[in-house]
Amino acid sequence: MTSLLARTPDGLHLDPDVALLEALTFPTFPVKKDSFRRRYSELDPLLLAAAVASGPNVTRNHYAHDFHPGVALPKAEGAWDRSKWDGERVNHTKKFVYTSRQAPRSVRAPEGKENEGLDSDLTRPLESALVNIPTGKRGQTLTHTSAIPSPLVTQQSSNTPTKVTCMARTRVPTPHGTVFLHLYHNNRDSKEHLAIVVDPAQLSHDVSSISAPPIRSSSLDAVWSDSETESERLTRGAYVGRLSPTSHIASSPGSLGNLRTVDAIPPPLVRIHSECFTGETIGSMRCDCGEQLDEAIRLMSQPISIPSTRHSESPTHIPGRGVVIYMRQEGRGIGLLSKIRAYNLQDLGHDTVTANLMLGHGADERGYEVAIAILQDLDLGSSTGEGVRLLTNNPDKVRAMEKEGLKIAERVPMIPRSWKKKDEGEGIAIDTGERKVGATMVGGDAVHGEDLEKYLRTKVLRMGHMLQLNP
Ligand SMILES: Nc1nc2c(ncn2[C@@H]2O[C@H](COP(=O)(O)OP(=O)(O)OP(=O)(O)O)[C@@H](O)[C@H]2O)c(=O)[nH]1
Repeated sequence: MTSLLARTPDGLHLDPDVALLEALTFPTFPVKKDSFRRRYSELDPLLLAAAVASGPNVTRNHYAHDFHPGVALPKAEGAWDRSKWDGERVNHTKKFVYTSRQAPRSVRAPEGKENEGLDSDLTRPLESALVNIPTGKRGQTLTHTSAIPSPLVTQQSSNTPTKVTCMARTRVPTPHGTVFLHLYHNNRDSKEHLAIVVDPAQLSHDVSSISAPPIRSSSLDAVWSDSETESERLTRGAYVGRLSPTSHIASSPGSLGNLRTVDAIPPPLVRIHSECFTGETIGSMRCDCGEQLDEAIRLMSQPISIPSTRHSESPTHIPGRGVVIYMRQEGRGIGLLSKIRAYNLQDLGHDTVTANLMLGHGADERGYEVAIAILQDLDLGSSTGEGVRLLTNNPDKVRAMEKEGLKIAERVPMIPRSWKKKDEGEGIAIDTGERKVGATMVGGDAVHGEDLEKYLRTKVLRMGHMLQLNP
């Protein structure tokens, strides 16, 4: 690159950035002089330079395009190896052939069908990694490369299988300990649903120390294409252990799958949680959503006690494990705008159910097929597996999940903290509106207030939530 920089057209000493740009777009670079008409050429040198510098996945629009065969397959016949170019031995007859692996836009995004099936160019490169299989089974048929694991699909009543792909995963420290945040795309809607995986045992590099089946995403651990580099895999979170400047081991399909694990570990706790901006972000005391999210992560992070088989020995403890599937279904699926209006109707004296109905919505408009597909991707809740312990009070949720094929080993209730504290005889401020800093949000404490009490009672009395009403 130094020699390229030295070849600036007028010999001036340029700022490194400008010099680099000039070098990369210099007319003699690296083919016959003036063979490119700069920005108006079919093959724009600046674009080519960006592609060379950044790899094939330059931007959303360039994703899956390629300058064949120079970029993605540097060792392919006819590939242009820039590192060996000396400026003299350039084969001027060699042409860069531009190829695209994307389908035409008309195929990728049929007009007006945005929410009927996300088939955008964002997920297009992964389509080849997805194979349709019936609920709960993991197929072996591969469409692209044998290195790609089976897809995660759940069968819909509409016969259209729901497909999900974990696009990225990262470690997030929380007041309850480390979690792994997984971001998913799916073919049902254009929302970015999340899985918050509590499984701190995976931070260990010593695989033998892992005693429970690790909660891993199959679509994340899959190799997405033959040309995917280790650095790309690490960047999207497909690694094992803990990522650091000195430690980076890319995962491979099933790399942690066949561990011998301790028997008698209870099935993982799972919560299907719906987004609530008001409760989770600004600490609204109209609902218990923030508190429930916090409580779910807290419960999952508690060490698990495994009773000893011998009477004389004390129980062993292993790190907690579980998953919150965080669905972007604000306001029980009616959206934030309608929920805000519903709050005003509630202030006018209606309860949360009636307010929804008055706005022309159902009491609850959520669906759970994407959540189930995400659980399948994490290898949880299949009919042949151990099942999950589902954290909920909502009988509709339990029914809907079972209908979608989730195996529920146990329902674990979520008792509002203020009710629990009362039961336990702990004093809390009642009806004063006072609360501790951060209450209702992750890491917060119990909260109590008139609005919340009304909301909780409506859940029990009108939505049938399985909770003992507080007198
Ligand atoms: N429409 C409407 N939605 C609300 C209101 N209060 C909270 N929500 C939404 O209700 C949803 C909370 O649902 P979940 O946390 O899944 O809980 P749930 O269905 O009540 O059942 P559990 O699993 O027992 O907690 C979130 O999407 C909130 O935004 C309200 O007054 N009106």
